[in-house]
Amino acid sequence: MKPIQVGLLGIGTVGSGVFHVLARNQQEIRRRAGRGIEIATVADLNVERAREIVGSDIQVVADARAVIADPAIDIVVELIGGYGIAKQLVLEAIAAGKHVVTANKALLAVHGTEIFAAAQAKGVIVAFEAAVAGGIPIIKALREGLTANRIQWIAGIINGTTNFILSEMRSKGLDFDVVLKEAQRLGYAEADPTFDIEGVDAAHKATIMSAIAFGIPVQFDKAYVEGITKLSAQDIRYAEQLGYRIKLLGITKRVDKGVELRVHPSLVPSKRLIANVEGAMNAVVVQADAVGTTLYYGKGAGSEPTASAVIADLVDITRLATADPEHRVPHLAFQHDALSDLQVLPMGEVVTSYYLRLRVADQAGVLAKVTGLLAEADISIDAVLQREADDVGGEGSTQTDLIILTHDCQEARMDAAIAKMQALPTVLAPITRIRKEELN
Ligand SMILES: NC(=O)C1=CN([C@@H]2O[C@H](COP(=O)(O)OP(=O)(O)OC[C@H]3O[C@@H](n4cnc5c(N)ncnc54)[C@H](O)[C@@H]3O)[C@@H](O)[C@H]2O)C=CC1
Ligand SMILES: N[C@@H](CC=O)C(=O)O
Ligand code: NA
Repeated sequence: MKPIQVGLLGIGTVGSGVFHVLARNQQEIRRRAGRGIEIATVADLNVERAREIVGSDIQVVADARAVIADPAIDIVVELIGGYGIAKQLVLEAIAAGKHVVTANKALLAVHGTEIFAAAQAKGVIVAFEAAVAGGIPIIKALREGLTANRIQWIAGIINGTTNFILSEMRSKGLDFDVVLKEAQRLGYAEADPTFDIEGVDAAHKATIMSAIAFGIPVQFDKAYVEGITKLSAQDIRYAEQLGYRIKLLGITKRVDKGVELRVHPSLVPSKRLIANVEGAMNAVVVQADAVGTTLYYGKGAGSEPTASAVIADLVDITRLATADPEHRVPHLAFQHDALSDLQVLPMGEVVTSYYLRLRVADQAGVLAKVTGLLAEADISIDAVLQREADDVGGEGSTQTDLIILTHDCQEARMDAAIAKMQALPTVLAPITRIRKEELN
């Protein structure tokens, strides 16, 4: 049978990985897919660089629309990124009856509902394994492997750049900016790295996982998003002394009133496997009723690891392209007419435990006042650590750090208690609050 014809839009970090891995493993891939998979045309604005990568046997063009318009192309692979031209191209490819593979989590988290509806109407597949945790087959696991289960929660390290930064800051004492530059050099960071460090990229991925886990539409606008830019090396050290590591987690959880969807730095007990995921590696923990806890670990970014997921989608589509569209795996795991309207809860309603660091005057009664305010708010304390006082100069001007770990309480109650503690004259600097997840 004639090889399935692929049009590749964008041949940067991921696109070049797709080209190289497809070329290297072409026999093995053909044996698995039952048919050859051939890149027929590449579109990239940088035609010269694209030609250097693919050589003279493959057609290279600057205009991605020419690829979509080519009737010989069966599958369009979008590896440009962003919500602008990429959205138009994906919708145009669907309208032209092409199957689409994309690694673009930003696009799917924000415009997924429109894109999946268009694909459903046209009877084509939009595959996106590379969009969440790169090379880890987490979409496949959630959508197919765990399909018997009622999923309770998912917590993941799903941004390699921030995990790399936190790991290097903790283990080598390096500065944030130095490590970020290195992550960019290694091809982990997004074109705009603020998406990584402000938690937006992780929130895109958590949004997609949330939809697949709970059968709800993709709702990035409802996600709570907090990045790592305000974390200090000091908090990383204190957390360690208390038996925790700080990780940027993407969390989505089914609770009585709806679904939690949040990304923020979290203290995680050091003994958990996920706390020991270092460098640019990703890991996702899934808690489900029948299977229990499962953990998925691997490279979530980089050229060939991400290409591995893109090509897995190409193989899936090659196998499924001829199947009756009604019997394909649904885009979001649940049948498109069976999505539920479970609400994503506002952050104030989320229940979790907390790490608090207060810079306080070293005076009698300070600890009692702070703990008194927490008791008044019905927030129970799990542990307290008080550092030896620092003399910051001037008479009576010793200060100290007071670190408090709490048990679970509602975020809105914690916000109110923090506001009261902050107003105490003996609390000398903005209070640091980091959420804590036991993940058991
Ligand atoms: N780099 C990584 O490790 C991962 C990236 N992704 C996603 O994969 C996608 C691609 O990322 P990268 O390969 O890292 O980006 P990149 O910036 O390395 O490559 C993008 C390519 O698209 C080309 N391009 C830009 N506008 C174009 C247009 N209008 N027409 C044709 N070509 C155009 C650029 O010249 C460039 O070669 C993004 O959605 C990204 O979020 C997903 C997982 C991991
Ligand atoms: N910028 C992302 C790339 C993969 O999605 C990351 O750092 O994980
Ligand atoms: Na993946």
